[in-house]
Amino acid sequence: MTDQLSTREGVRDLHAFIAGLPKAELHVHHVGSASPRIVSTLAARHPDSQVPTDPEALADYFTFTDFAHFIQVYLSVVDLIRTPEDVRLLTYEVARDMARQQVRYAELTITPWSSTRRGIDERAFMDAIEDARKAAEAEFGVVLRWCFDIPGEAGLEAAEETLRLATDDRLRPEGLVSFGLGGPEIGVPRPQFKPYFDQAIAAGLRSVPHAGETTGPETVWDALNELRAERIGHGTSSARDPKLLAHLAENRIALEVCPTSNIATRAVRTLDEHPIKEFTRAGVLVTINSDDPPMFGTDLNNEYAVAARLLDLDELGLAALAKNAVEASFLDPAGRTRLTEEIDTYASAWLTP
Ligand SMILES: Nc1ncnc2c1ncn2[C@@H]1O[C@H](CCC(=O)c2cccc(C(=O)O)c2)[C@@H](O)[C@H]1O
Ligand SMILES: [Zn+2]
Repeated sequence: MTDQLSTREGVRDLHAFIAGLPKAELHVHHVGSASPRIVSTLAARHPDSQVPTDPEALADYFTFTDFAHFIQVYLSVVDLIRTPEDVRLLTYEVARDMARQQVRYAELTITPWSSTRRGIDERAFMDAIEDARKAAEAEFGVVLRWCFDIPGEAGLEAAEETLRLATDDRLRPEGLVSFGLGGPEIGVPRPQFKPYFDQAIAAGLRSVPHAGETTGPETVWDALNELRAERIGHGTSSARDPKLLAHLAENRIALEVCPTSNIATRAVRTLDEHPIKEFTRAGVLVTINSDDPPMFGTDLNNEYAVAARLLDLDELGLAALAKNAVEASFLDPAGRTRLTEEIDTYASAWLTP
């Protein structure tokens, strides 16, 4: 940041710039985006749940001791989604929250297996997300696309089922663009999922597994070599392997960086120790994302503000980050051009006195 921008006024201006900046988000989970407002509505529908409804109690509830604890709490929120109407409400309200932050395009990671195994009819599930997607685009101007992910810890049966839900022509939703892999990495080696990714890719889906969030760079190599990843979810530990950084940079394989998430799940100790600067220094295509924003007490705008501080960015640097997400997205070429131009127009207007 320049001297002027490091003044309090400058920082405030930068926040205002971020708030109005048109953005794309590539790494954000469906259930993990349930705001206190949405959680309260769902909890009121299902009063037997143990999830607190009071916002202050929720903040405590969303304080995690480690990654395993995070997944445990995450699954208690998954348990609040019991009917197709819950699925629709969650999806539609998440889009409303995105629109408030000037998010124009988002690839939302959904774990359909978690819902179908809880008894939600698979056809009704697909209809609910698609109905919400269309309404969100018409009413909020947010274009949503889906990434269906395998919950890794649940094993190959969940992988098989996720693949079926993603590729069966009678079920596959129109908005589906990619296939992912989430959950814990420790004790869940990536190569076992190769056959499922091969089939998903053959069916036209893009490969975007989480890797290197809680384990080392070898997991990122596995995601690239075995799962043919086109982007990496987190990829935090890539910083420990210069050859890997060079490979990511050379092949324009983007990292979906989620700084606050990495602190909340204790994957990284402090924000100042976050390797994002090493990524950009190595020429890696960095995108900024919020992962599970209300659970981590953040939102996409705050993640851009964090990135501005860690990378010492001004308005043009922030606009460049926003354009990285468009470049790494699975938007069609016309949509990509439109959003890139919108970002440029916004930045020029802001910077013109
Ligand atoms: N930062 C994250 N990093 C990784 N993943 C994250 C992150 N945030 C959210 N997730 C989500 O958590 C899910 C994992 C859920 C899971 O493993 C599981 C295991 C056993 C039973 C069930 C069930 O539903 O009964 C689910 C992933 O699929 C992913 O979409
Ligand atoms: Zn994630």
